[in-house]
Amino acid sequence: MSPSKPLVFVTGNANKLKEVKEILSQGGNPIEIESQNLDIPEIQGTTVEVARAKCQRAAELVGGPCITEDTALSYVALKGLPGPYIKHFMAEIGHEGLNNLLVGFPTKAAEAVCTFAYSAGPGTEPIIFEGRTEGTIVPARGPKVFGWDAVFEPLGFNQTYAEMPSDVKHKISHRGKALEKLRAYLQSLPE
Ligand SMILES: O=P(O)(O)OP(=O)(O)OP(=O)(O)OC[C@H]1O[C@@H](n2cnc3c(O)ncnc32)[C@H](O)[C@@H]1O
Ligand SMILES: [Mg+2]
Repeated sequence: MSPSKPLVFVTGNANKLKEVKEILSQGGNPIEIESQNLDIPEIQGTTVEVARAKCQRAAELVGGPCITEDTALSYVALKGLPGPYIKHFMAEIGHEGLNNLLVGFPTKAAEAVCTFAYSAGPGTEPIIFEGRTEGTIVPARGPKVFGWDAVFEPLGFNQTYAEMPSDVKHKISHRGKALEKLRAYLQSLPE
């Protein structure tokens, strides 16, 4: 991929965009991102099905190569739900509701799943890059700035995503792991 041409990231989420720019600008080979805020309908299905359909539509609208990203929060006790539907759960029931869903269940374990999709252009099959981070759903701690960050405590840490400095979150996050794979792929493309 030519370093002179920024990669188009189609998203309506300013916090995602900020993190993606931070992560991809780090390291030896920074990748420049240009964003387009397009409202793309999301289908129902697995995280990969949702990501693939969204990226295909985004590439048609952009008329060229682009990336999209879908984030899911999957509860072990609920066999993977809310999963890709977390945005609607978050909007309707908030941080407290995300905890209350698990009342009566012995495990509060959850997995944050980030699915990036890259399309080389309209009509091409998107390529998927996935990152997963295991954690626990806890009563909200830290600033309530980004989605469900305040209720997700990654495994092996005593801070929630919201309490961590952003560089620590990026090193272990679902998004950081998925972007590591996307970065390696982009760097393998011929210029
Ligand atoms: O336009 P797109 O990119 O789809 O942006 P979106 O906000 O609709 O995002 P999703 O469909 O992927 O829904 C994911 C939900 O999870 C939230 N979210 C995503 N990444 C997160 C993170 O790292 N920490 C906390 N919340 C996150 C986000 O705010 C949404 O409510
Ligand atoms: Mg969305």
